[in-house]
Amino acid sequence: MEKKITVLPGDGIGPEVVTAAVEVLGAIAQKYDHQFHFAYGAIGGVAIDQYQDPLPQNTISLCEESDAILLGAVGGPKWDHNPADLRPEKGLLRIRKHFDLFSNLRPVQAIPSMLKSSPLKEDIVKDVDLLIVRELTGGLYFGERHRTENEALDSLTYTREEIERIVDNAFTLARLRRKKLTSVDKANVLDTSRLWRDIVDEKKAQYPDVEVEHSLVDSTAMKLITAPAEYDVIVTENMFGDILSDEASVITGSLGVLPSASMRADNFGLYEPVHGSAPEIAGKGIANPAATILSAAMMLQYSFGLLEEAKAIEDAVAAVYEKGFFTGDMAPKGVEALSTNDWTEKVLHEIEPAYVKEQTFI
Ligand SMILES: NC(=O)C1=CN([C@@H]2O[C@H](COP(=O)(O)OP(=O)(O)OC[C@H]3O[C@@H](n4cnc5c(N)ncnc54)[C@H](O)[C@@H]3O)[C@@H](O)[C@H]2O)C=CC1
Ligand SMILES: CC(C)CC(=O)C(=O)O
Ligand SMILES: [Mg+2]
Repeated sequence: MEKKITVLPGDGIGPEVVTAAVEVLGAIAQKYDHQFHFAYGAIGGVAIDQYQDPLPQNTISLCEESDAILLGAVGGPKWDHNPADLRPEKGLLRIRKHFDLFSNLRPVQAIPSMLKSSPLKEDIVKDVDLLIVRELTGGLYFGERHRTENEALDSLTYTREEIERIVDNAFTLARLRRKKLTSVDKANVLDTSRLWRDIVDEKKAQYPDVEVEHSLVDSTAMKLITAPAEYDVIVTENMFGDILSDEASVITGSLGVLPSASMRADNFGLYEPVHGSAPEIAGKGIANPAATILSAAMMLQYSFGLLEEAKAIEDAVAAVYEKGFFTGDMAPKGVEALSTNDWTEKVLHEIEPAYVKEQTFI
């Protein structure tokens, strides 16, 4: 198979973790005889510095010509006081909107060898296998805004169409899994949530084989930590999904292992870790690349239909953890932490021992 992948490393640890994921895709290409062509573009803070725009037109054009996008992360203190439209995060929001990437899939699985990295008790996390389906192009992050010296407004709007398509998507995914859907909202307060809840109830009849429950976001935040194994698919709006998915990283022990896929209806997708640019560890070579490597596996699965290859990456990551190799964010007490580079080498070796690296690690 021949595919074009646009790579947007971004800021902070973005370039470090993306380099690792590109190497892993290189190893997969070699092992399974595929051709992946990588084109690099600027987004976020680096794009502001170079083009005075967090999402320049040449980056959009590159992405439009490609089959999928791999992204690191954006943001950092250097740009924190920029005006709203010149903030790195604006580039990320704009690319999601431009490509209509309305469905953000964030799986959370407890790999047995990771259990000791979780601060939660082993019997709470051991059977966790859940999928957060987060609406990604509506809600608060895209609402009308306004700011003066003494007043600020962020508005939360959802249309029926926006809710229907993400709810349909979540029901369909639940059908392919354990057939349980938890719709998370704040319907005791918000009208957008009441509309959301009504639409989930209307849709139920089309998916009679799926068990549905409604859950308020505040108590869901608690249950996600006390009983995470009870969840299968969680569907929720943009900001609630953003917050709950970072919270879910406590289950696996680090944000550094949670991948995500941001999908359009035709399976074009942008693949990125759940985490941000972690500026305090950037440039030290210690970031955990697992989340971005597993996001690349999601790319193979969801955009290219390469299921065996995706599984080869997931198995390699699990095997490296099983053998007791960890980066600093995950290493149990007394276990020496590996660098980003050395940990990635272990994954490459699991996939294809004969693979010769193409890139110089950053
Ligand atoms: N998708 C994106 O590009 C996102 C960007 N951001 C931006 O990132 C910057 C930092 O935000 P934070 O709130 O600190 O969130 P963050 O996700 O960057 O970091 C949170 C914590 O997790 C650790 N961490 C994250 N990824 C890691 C990895 N791969 N390996 C080891 N440790 C890791 C960090 O060191 C930090 O302690 C901000 O500018 C923020 O706007 C935040 C979230 C998402
Ligand atoms: C720009 C933010 C919404 C990024 C973020 O935190 C996320 O998508 O998880
Ligand atoms: Mg987030």
